[in-house]
Amino acid sequence: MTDAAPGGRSGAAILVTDLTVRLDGALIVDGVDLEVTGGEWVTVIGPNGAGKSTALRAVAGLLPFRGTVHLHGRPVDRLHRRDRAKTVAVVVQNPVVPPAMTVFDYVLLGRTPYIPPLGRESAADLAVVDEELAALDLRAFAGRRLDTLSGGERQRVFLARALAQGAEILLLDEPTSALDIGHQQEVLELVDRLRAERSLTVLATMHDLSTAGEYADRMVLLSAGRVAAAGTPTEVLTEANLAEHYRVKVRIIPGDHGPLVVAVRH
Ligand SMILES: Nc1ncnc2c1ncn2[C@@H]1O[C@H](COP(=O)(O)OP(=O)(O)OP(=O)(O)O)[C@@H](O)[C@H]1O
Repeated sequence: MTDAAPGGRSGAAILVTDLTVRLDGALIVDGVDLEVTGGEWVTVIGPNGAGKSTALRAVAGLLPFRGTVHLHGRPVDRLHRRDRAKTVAVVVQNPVVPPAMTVFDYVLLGRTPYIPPLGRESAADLAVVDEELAALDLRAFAGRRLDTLSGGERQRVFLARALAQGAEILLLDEPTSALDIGHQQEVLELVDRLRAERSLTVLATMHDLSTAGEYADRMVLLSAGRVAAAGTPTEVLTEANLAEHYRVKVRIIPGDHGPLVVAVRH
């Protein structure tokens, strides 16, 4: 008998149906359908204001929405806060951080869902933090204040905190926006390696189209809150799609790991 819930472990890690989000009465995400298989990397692209961050926050259960979002078969809006945090970890754009907090203590925040109310972190929690710091080459920074780190170091710390949650689904909102080209590649390679090692499912938003296409298995082009195109990077990153939704003339050059997008003057 097969009675698996929608998007159960045998199926999608993320299953989104008719996702609709209004913010202060404005329709921001308008009937989005999306399915991400376990272990897959899907990147949402789209022009400024298309609704990418809003959609991602709704998938994370951080915003009220209409429609359904199932994470490993469970409706995100019915998950208890702790269970949700064990299921999905989010790295938002420019998170507000206590500047004087140390890297170690910040990454330890990722263990919050495992620490009993009024309880203290266990030796196992501390060990997880140490492991994540090692995995992201951050051990030397453990005692450093967050406000003394460079943009690239901070981004690795945000990732370490998310990974310390032990969630199989990772949502990344513009994970490389503050980084130079070398650190962009470093962070994305790291995510890709961890995805393979830990069978993580990645749903990201990104602006750099060529880089997005290099790492994503599939892409979704969001425009005015709706899915305008979805498929492999080669299917989505076309001159016609980008002209229509970004109002830009581009040239698409075949690359080793996907199409390379170059904007050209009119
Ligand atoms: N509280 C709000 N009330 C009304 N509109 C809002 C509210 N918050 C955000 N918006 C609008 O929602 C739209 C989508 O914002 P969102 O941040 O999701 O877009 P995005 O695709 O991630 O954009 P960007 O690429 O610029 O980061 C924007 O036009 C924004 O101004």
